[in-house]
Amino acid sequence: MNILEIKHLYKKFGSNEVIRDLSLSVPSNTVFGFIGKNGAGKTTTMKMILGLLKADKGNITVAGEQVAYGQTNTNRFIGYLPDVPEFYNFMNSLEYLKLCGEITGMNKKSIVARSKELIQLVGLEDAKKKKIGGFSRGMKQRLGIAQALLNEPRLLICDEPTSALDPVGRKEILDIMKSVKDKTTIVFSTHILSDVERICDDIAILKNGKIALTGTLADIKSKHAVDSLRIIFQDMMDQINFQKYFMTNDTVTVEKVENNTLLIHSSHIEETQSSIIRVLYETKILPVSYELLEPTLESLFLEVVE
Ligand SMILES: Nc1ncnc2c1ncn2[C@@H]1O[C@H](COP(=O)(O)OP(=O)(O)OP(=O)(O)O)[C@@H](O)[C@H]1O
Repeated sequence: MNILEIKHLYKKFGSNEVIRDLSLSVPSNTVFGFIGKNGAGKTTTMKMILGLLKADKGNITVAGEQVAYGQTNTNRFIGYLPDVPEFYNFMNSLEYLKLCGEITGMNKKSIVARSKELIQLVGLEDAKKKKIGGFSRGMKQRLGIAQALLNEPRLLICDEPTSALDPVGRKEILDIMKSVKDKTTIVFSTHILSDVERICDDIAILKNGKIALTGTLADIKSKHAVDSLRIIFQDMMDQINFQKYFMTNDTVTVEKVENNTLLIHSSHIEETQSSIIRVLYETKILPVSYELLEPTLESLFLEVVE
């Protein structure tokens, strides 16, 4: 079953058509990467899923129930971590979680039990009595996730949870997301593609207000990503000679990345390797190194959005 379904969604601000016929399905129990450049409309879409922003047209369902603007019914299924979470700096994390639990109508006993569990899960055990005002960005983001998970949501929506963090902070957040994926579906928006590659099962790439590409990460990479080869030559003469004899076509491009180094991109890598080896043999050029590079999501993303 799909925990989230979006059909033919539209939203404009004045004359700025941000979302234009966006359709999207998020299968249950996945980590779903919602990818797009800055300003692509990720936050706008998330706010419509939460019923915080009115769509001009289209339909959104969460756990099979229709989302209505201004109503919070479907939000009982959702935990939300905004891009810049706001806290009361004078509180400590336990006081903050207690307040959030009370607002959402949880009973006292569950608030205490759940807060304790979550503080441990997000690694704030040692800082649970410390005032939030003294927290680092990473600690605040971890507390934000704890708050979003408080009422055991079926869908956890995180808006750019790792964007402002250093590599250690990012890893901590990704590890937390990975550890809860059996219990909740996670949709997280980002433009950091290495994060997506680390934890996502499924992805959707947002471009020009609609989904340009969606599916499982593995499928997309195997079907769309272009393989690359890096050849480092002994000197510039070898590199120039190689380029003189090596024929490019629609499926093969050559990029000079630095002195004596070429990147060759190809959608038919085996054929291309044969031609490279033939040219190297015929020209008697012996490269310093010859390396097949794994297709990355980054190269695919650039191809889709550029
Ligand atoms: N309330 C608003 N009024 C007018 N324009 C808005 C409003 N909210 C968003 N926009 C515009 O909509 C576009 C998409 O913004 P949005 O914040 O959804 O993008 P995003 O993909 O989340 O970007 P980022 O990665 O920078 O957060 C931007 O051009 C933004 O300026």
